[in-house]
Amino acid sequence: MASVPETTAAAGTGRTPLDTREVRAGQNPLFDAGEPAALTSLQLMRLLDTGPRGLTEQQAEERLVRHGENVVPAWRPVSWPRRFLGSLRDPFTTVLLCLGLVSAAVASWGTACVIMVLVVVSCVLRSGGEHQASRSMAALRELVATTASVQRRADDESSPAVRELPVDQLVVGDVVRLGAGDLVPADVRLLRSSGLTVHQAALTGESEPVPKYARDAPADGGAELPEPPHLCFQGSSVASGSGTAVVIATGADTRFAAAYRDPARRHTETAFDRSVHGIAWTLIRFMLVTPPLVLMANAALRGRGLETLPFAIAVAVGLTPEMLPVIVTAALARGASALARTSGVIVKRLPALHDLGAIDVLCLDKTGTLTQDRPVVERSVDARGNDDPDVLRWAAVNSFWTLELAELPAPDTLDEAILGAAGDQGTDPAEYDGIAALPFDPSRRLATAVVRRPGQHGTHTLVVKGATEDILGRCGRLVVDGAATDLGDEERERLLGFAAREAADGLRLLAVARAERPARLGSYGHHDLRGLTFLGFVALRDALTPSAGEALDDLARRGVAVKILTGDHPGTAARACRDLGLDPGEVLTADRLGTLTGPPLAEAVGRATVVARCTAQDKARIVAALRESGRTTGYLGDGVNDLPALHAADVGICPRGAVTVARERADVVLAEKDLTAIDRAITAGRNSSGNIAAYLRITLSSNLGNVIAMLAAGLLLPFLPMLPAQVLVQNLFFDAAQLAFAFDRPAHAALRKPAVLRPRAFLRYITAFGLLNAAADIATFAVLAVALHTTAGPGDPAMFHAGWFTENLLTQAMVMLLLRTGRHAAETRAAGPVHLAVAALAVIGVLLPLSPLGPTLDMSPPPPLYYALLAAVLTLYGIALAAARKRHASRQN
Ligand SMILES: Nc1ncnc2c1ncn2[C@@H]1O[C@H](COP(=O)(O)OP(=O)(O)OP(=O)(O)O)[C@@H](O)[C@H]1O
Ligand SMILES: [Mg+2]
Repeated sequence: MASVPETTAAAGTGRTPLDTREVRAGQNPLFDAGEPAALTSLQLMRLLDTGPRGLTEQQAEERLVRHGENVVPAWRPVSWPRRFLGSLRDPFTTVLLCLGLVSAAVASWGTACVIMVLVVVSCVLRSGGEHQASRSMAALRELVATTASVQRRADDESSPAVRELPVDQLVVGDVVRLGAGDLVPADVRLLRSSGLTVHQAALTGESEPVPKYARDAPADGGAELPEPPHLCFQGSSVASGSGTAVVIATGADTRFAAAYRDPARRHTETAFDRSVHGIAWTLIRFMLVTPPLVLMANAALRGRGLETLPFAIAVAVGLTPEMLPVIVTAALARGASALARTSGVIVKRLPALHDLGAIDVLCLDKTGTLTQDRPVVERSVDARGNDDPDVLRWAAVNSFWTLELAELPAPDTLDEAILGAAGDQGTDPAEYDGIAALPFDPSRRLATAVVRRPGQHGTHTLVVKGATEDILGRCGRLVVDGAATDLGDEERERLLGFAAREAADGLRLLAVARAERPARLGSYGHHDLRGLTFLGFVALRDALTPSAGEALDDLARRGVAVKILTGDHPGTAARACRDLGLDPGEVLTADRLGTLTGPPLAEAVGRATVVARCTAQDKARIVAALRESGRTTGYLGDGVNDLPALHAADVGICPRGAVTVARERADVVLAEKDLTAIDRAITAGRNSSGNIAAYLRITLSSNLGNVIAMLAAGLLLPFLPMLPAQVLVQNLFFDAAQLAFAFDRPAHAALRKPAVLRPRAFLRYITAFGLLNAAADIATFAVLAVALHTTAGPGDPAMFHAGWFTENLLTQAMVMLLLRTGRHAAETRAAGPVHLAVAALAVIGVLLPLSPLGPTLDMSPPPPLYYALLAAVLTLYGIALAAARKRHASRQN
């Protein structure tokens, strides 16, 4: 079947992935000492011969040599011989092998040999192609490889330094820093953390992020919890906050490796599987019923016995598109490398290129896609809408300390803009003492800093900034003209209205609030954020990306619907769309969609262009619903809050600058967050899929026609219409010629719409053209009878076979030329690979029976009259083909 290197079976072992005991087999000292979760961090670090300052470079190097790289075994590259053996497991090959064995069993050695040649040739071509493709894919993936922030020392005396290291270089005992958007690079135990939450969907299937925090081995038996809160596992990702942790297991020892033998793909079924595999399986069923059908028909109508078996088998082989895997791999690999070369777009898994071509709805986030992600503070205002530098000052205190107190600060353009503007107005947030921080949490849409004002030792000031609705929901009072008063419902409505107006003007708005609390030693949590006092707004403007408007137009022209799924205010998003010429229509907010899922959700979203105030889970829910409703869905995003959606989409796309996990999880990585590049990637996908589809249509309709004609002729003639070896040889030539489709450039028409193969429409197509082909064959059959009767006397099988061999290859050449997707005369003129293949096929078809090779294949030259009549049949066939294709094309549009 058509599978390409990076497709793998759905993972899943049925066991709970977090069963600790599964990982004990490795050579990790920890697992002989007991549960890592049950030790105190000091005991643990002593056991791992490391310390809070990290390993020295030399220690790390020794460990790397001893324990190997931190690579999940299933992700190691596959060697060429293993690939060859793997390709033998392909269902088409299996069917061919079975047919070969049956032929050998009935001592039909010629047939058996030709089938074996077919199997070997297709497996060599395929595994060679896949090997090459996967090497170039690996090279491309290398360009976007994942790194981890590791703390190491040059030697025992030096102080530790944090540096970025490829994830595969990590060893047990390394001290790593984790920040929002990072991939947890190995199994780790937390030493410190701040507001850390982790997505473990890849491990537990649970979609909400779980809080993780450092703590010492619990006397309360916490180690036995299914999910010890102080352990984070490879395969999960940081949703918010940051932390410092020590690596306790790498590579094959991690829970991820133990739980999933084959974790590369997580989807049950991609668009690629749905179209190409679906069609392949239909064909295999066809092939399996063909031999018994031929045998039965011959036995019933002609009284022939088992001697027709080799012929029946040859007919079934003739139906097999054995070059399908080769063509699929070659077409996709060529497309992917061209895309990387010309547009800097990296397709990390080959089938994703096909899926790109099939995308009919593309979901985007707003920042950096429609806008430039270079916000500038426009103004800061109080609750009355009057300019107030104090609000900006508090926002800056919040930005400064949330970044300063993070273990690994996540860069954030809004915070940078606020700090820049506050610096310009002379604010120095470092005047305050930072006590604690709750970093920005995309699902709560707020960030909190707890500070102590100079001279106020008994008081902690909580400074909170975030989305207007979320902040107002936590405020009980507001400051007006320097004095705090109660915040009533009316005032709340007024502030929401003000925010909506500012948003409609295209501004991004952050609300700022504050609360004073008696100083305390304990930690702060979100439950402390109540009864705040509202201070005002900071309004920022993020300029639009100039090329976005044109790219949106192009996408619309290509039949791709665009949906903006954003965490921002509906007004800001709608304004951005409008300014770029995209009609936002009805603007939804995620809370209005409530708990809808599946078809009702897909329908609601189908009518809208913008869904605002989405959390990460909302984005994923919407993408999943669109997919379930049968739409091939792409998702472009770069933030932590885009991860679940990237995961849920058929094709996850992110820019190279995206957070680490996004880059790791995405199927396609763009050089920049640029809609124009997506447009080019989609075109490349449609190019490749168009070639695969053309191959399938042409091969299958032609093969089906042959089978029908052969069945009919077999029943009418006193001898077999073609010898098994002849069927196989002509099949071999046809297959070889078809390889040209991997290198073809499809017609413009094929690029106008999402490239999906709908199995039903497809089968209708091949039946119609197959019948037409059979009609031509049968006409030839009549013509042969006339020609042979007038010259050589009826019933000379060798001449008949030669005549039909020629006709078959010539009609196949014509089909190749005429059935490439709906191209116009102007497009056909340039000679391409398909033209060369067609010419070669025609020459072989005419000359082979006349050449010295003819007699070896039991063929003798037919009389000249035959060729004259054949020319007439082929002309009629060509006219009929062209007319049928035109009708088909007009019905398609
Ligand atoms: N650093 C921050 N501190 C406080 N609040 C923030 C911060 N960044 C964003 N917000 C708030 O959270 C809301 C959602 O922003 P976020 O960046 O998560 O949305 P998003 O889905 O990534 O948006 P986009 O589609 O524009 O990428 C913003 O409208 C803003 O109110
Ligand atoms: Mg974002």
